[in-house]
Amino acid sequence: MRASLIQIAVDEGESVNSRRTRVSSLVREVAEREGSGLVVLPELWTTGAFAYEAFASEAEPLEGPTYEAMAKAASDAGVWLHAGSIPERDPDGPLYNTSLVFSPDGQLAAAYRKIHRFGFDQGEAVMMAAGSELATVRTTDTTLGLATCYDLRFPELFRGLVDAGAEMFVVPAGWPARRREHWRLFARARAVEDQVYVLACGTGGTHAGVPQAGHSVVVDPWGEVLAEAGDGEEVLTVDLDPAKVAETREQFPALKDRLLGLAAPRR
Ligand SMILES: NC(=O)CCC(=O)C(=O)O
Repeated sequence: MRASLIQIAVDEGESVNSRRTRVSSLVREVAEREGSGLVVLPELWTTGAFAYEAFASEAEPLEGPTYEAMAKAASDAGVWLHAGSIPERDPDGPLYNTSLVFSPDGQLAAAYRKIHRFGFDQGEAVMMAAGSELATVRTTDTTLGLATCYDLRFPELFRGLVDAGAEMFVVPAGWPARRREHWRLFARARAVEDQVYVLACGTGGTHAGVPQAGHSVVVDPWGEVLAEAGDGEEVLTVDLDPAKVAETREQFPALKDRLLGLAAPRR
């Protein structure tokens, strides 16, 4: 199974429309050139994850222009496409940070509304509503577990995805450069503790004055980094062996030693 992560540079000066057109072509080009079956894009690549004012002004209904463009790119290229996330405006009003996954025939396979919102008392945390449902996608080769950026800090979400059958976590992100080491650490930690592949696709460049971490990374179920990007726009292509998940779990069966239902501490 071959996967390509497209680390998009979200620099100022490029409009949402032109970036959408550029990225649609890029998905087709990369899929064809690299021969990938799965292509992954980052979080909020239309606006940038820190351009807070653009969340409302560029919000789209689920089946809006980005959905249309990405469904078409997936079917033109004949690939599974994790199209990163969009600022979604629900018909009832709230905004969500919603990831979209399309099958090779351009059908929506999953829409995942980010559960943990970043920003504490500002930005996404106050402007967007929280999702409440885990999402997995059964592809031709494996089961993807979906999470978005700040979710990486919450291991219980990923355990939930493992319990739902995930063998490969796909994590689109817009992570800032100043916490790059956290990003690299969490990507490896989630792979090691859950014995899965992690495909973490971030943004490059600078937007809203925030230099992006870049460093998209692919980690195998033993915690080895298979590929890691630099700071700018870049494509990472890796060959993955989904059977390695079961092999790793058999050789080192730590997940079987989980102690569920631990008693509450005595008071
Ligand atoms: N877009 C995000 O979720 C940013 C997360 C982040 O900066 C962090 O966890 O640190």
